[in-house]
Amino acid sequence: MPRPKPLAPVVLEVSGLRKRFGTSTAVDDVSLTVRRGSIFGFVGPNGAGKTTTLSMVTGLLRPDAGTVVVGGTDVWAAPTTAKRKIGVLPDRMRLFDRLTGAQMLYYAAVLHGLDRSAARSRSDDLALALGLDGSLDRPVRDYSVGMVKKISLAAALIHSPSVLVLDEPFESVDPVSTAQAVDLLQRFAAAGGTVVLSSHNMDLVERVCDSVAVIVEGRILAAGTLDEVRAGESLEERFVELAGGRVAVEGLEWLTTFSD
Ligand SMILES: Nc1ncnc2c1ncn2[C@@H]1O[C@H](COP(=O)(O)OP(=O)(O)OP(=O)(O)O)[C@@H](O)[C@H]1O
Repeated sequence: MPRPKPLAPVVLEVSGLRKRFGTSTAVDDVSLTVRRGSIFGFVGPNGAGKTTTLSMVTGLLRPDAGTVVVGGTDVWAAPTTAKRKIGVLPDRMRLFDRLTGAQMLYYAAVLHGLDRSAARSRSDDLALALGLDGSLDRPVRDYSVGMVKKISLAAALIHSPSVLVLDEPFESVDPVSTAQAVDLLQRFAAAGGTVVLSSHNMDLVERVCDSVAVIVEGRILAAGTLDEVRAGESLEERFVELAGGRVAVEGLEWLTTFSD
């Protein structure tokens, strides 16, 4: 388990974020503090508000209230400066999927001001690290779901931002590629980079993250170091408790009657 960084400077400060969609509140007064060198896990049940929060953190969705400060820059007051510091893997990204993997990485690099040769060599490095070498010349629309995640992760990393915000980076990614991606994130954090990631994989969060926040129905119910949040239990047990426990499954007898 990675060690928390209690004395490291704060690089991401989220205060009082709120977002409503129509009459329902998706994110309700969310505040988070993430320190330099940390790998911070953001967990919660389906529909809890993770994607909505991370979209507001990265400047993709305007909050109704609250502030987000990345590396001393207010994301919503100075979005251009802030976005240079952030690498984003959104949950449901619309990709220019007629491009090949190589072209996608090239454009991600050039849009962030890298020159042609840095773009090429970084693309090759990332493709190798994430097991995409051999696939870079294929159009992204022909990629599998896991491959799309990996090329999107590579695109988030290519400009070496100081803060990475990754929405479910390991979903549909095979175990070998996940291990390689984790390795990459750990190297990034050890060198002083900061990672915020959401995941439904509690074992992985326990292995990789030093700090965690649990969001349920738009509110943070627990946040702190991994040990503080799991409070002597496994993260999964704690998560289930905070999320309101398991609901006993009743009815559904028809499910075992088999129509054939
Ligand atoms: N554009 C939108 N319009 C209306 N409601 C939305 C919109 N985006 C999200 N919501 C609602 O906000 C709530 C939070 O959704 P969000 O996608 O942030 O959850 P999540 O924690 O990321 O869920 P999951 O784990 O299933 O990905 C949900 O009730 C969802 O239906």
